[in-house]
Amino acid sequence: MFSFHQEIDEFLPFLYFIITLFFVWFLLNFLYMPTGNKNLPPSPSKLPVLGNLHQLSALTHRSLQSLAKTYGPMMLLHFGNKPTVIVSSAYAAKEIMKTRDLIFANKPDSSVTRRLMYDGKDVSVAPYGEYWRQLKSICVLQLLSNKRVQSFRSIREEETDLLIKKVSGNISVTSSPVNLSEMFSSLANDVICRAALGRKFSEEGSGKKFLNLLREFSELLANLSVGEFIPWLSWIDRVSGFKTRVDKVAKELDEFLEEVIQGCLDAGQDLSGKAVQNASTENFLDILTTIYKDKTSGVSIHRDSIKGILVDVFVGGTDTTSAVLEWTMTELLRHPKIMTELQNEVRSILNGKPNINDNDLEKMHFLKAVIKESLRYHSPVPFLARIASQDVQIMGYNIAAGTMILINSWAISRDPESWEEPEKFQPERFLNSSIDFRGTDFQLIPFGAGRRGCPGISFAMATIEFTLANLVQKFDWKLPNGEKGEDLDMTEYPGVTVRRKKPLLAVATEYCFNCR
Ligand code: HEM
Repeated sequence: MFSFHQEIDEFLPFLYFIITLFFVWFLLNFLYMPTGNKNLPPSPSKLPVLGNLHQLSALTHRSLQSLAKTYGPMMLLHFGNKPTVIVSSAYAAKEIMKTRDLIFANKPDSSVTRRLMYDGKDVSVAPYGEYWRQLKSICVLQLLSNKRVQSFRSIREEETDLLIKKVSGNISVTSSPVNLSEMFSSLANDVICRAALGRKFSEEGSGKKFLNLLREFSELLANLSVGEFIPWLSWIDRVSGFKTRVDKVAKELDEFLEEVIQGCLDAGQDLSGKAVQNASTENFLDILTTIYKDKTSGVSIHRDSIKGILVDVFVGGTDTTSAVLEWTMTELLRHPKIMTELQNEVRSILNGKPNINDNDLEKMHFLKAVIKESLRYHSPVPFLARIASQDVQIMGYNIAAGTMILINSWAISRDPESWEEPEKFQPERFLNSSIDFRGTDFQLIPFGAGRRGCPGISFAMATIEFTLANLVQKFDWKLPNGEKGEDLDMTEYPGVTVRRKKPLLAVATEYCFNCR
C-alpha cells in the first residue's frame, strides 16, 4: 500500500516539470510580449528567435495573403527581430502611400541592398531627399518621359520585328514550339539597352551572361538573408554561400558597368565609337556621363550613381516587362476565347495593314483591358516596401518609427473586398471601368504609388502593348503537344519579380492576311 508521503514523493518530479514549463512559458511571453496591449496591429503568435519566419513559404506573397485572411489587412509580424507590418487592403495601402506618403517615403535597406545597389546611390533605395529627387528627375526627363518614350519608337519597332522574324523563322524550319519566356527577356533587355546605352549586348557572348546576372541579382534581392533578421546567426549567410553569391554578382555586374561607362567616357564618343553629334542623338548614358563630368551644372552625381541608376533601369525594367509579357501570353493560351477576341480586335483595327502605329494602339481597348487584367492577376512585383520614419497611427493602430512596411500588392489585387471573382481572369471587368494602374486606384498598384512610385510605366507599357499586338496579329497560337489550357503548369518562381517557374513554350502558325 502507498503511503501519502510516497505518493507526494513520486508526484514531485512531475510537479517540478510543470512549474518549470510554466516558468519558461511565462518568461517567453514576457520577452516576446503579445502586441495587443500597445494597440499594435494583430499578430500571429511567434517563436523565440525566428519570430514569424517559420510561417513564410518561398512564395511569400501567397503565405502572407493567407495569414491576412485570419489577422486582417494590417498585421504585425516579426521577421527574426524585425517588426514588419504587412498591408493587404487597398484602404490601408492608400493610407500609407497617399495620406501619409511623406512619413513612408523611405525604403528599407539591408546589407544585401547596400552591397548590390551601390550603397543607396541608385534611385530605388536612395534615402528620400534632394539626392534621390535629382536622380529620379534625371531618369524621368532623359529616359522615361512620354516624349522620350515616343522617341524610342523605332527601337521598339526594330526589336519587335526581330522577334517576329525569330518566330517566323522557327515556323519555316520546324513546327516545334518557341520559347516565349526567353524571347521576351531578350526583347525587354535589348529595348532598354538600346534606349539607355545606345547598343545591345544580346548578340554577343556577354549578352546571355548579362541577362543571367540580372536574373540572379533579382533573386538575391528577394532572398531572406538570415543575418539581416537574426544578427547573431549571420555566420549562416557565410556558411550557406549566400554572402559569396552576393559578392560575386555585385563584382561581376560592377565590372560590366565599369566597362560600359568607360567606353562612353573615352574621348566623348558614344558606345559605337562615334563622336556624339548633338543632343538628340545622345543616349541616356551619354547624358549621365555629361552630368558626371560637368561640375558646374549644379547636379553632382558620382560614378557609382551612374552605375546605380543603370542597375535600377536594367533590374527594374527588364524582368518586370518580360514577366508581364510572359504572364499575359500564358493567360491568353489558357483562355482561347479571350485570345480570339483579342485577335479579332487587333486584326479588325489594322484591317490588313501589317504595321501597327500608336494611333492603332490607342483604339485597342480590349488589348488594354487584357494587359490590365494580367497586371491585376499576376502583379509582377508582389511587394512594395517602406519604412516608417516616425511614430504614426494607421487605421487606429500604432506603428513605431523604424518599422518596416510590406504592402502586398499581389494580395490586394486579388482581394474579394475590391474585386468580384478575383480568382478569375476576366479582362472584360476593365472595359467599362475607369480603374487604372498608375497609382491613383489603390486596389490596382502593380507599379506602386506616391513619391516612390515607378517612373517607368510609360516606357514599359509602350513595349508591352506593341509586342503583344504584333504577336496576336501576325500569328495564331496554341500550346505544344495538344496540351489544354487548364493543364498548363502555372507554378511561380519567387524573386523581386514573380516569373513562371517553367519557361512558356507555344506553337505559332502564321496568320494569312489574304486568306480571309
Ligand atoms: C511592367 C514593368 C514594370 C513594373 C511592373 C514595375 C514596378 C515597379 C514597382 C512596383 C516599383 C516600386 C514602387 C513603389 O514602391 O511604390 C518600381 C520602382 C521603380 N521602377 Fe519600375 N516597374 C516596371 C518598369 C520599369 C522600367 C521600364 C523602369 C526604367 C527603365 C523602371 C524603373 C523604376 C525605378 C527607377 C523605380 C524606383 C522609384 C523610386 O524609388 O523612386 N521600372 N517599379
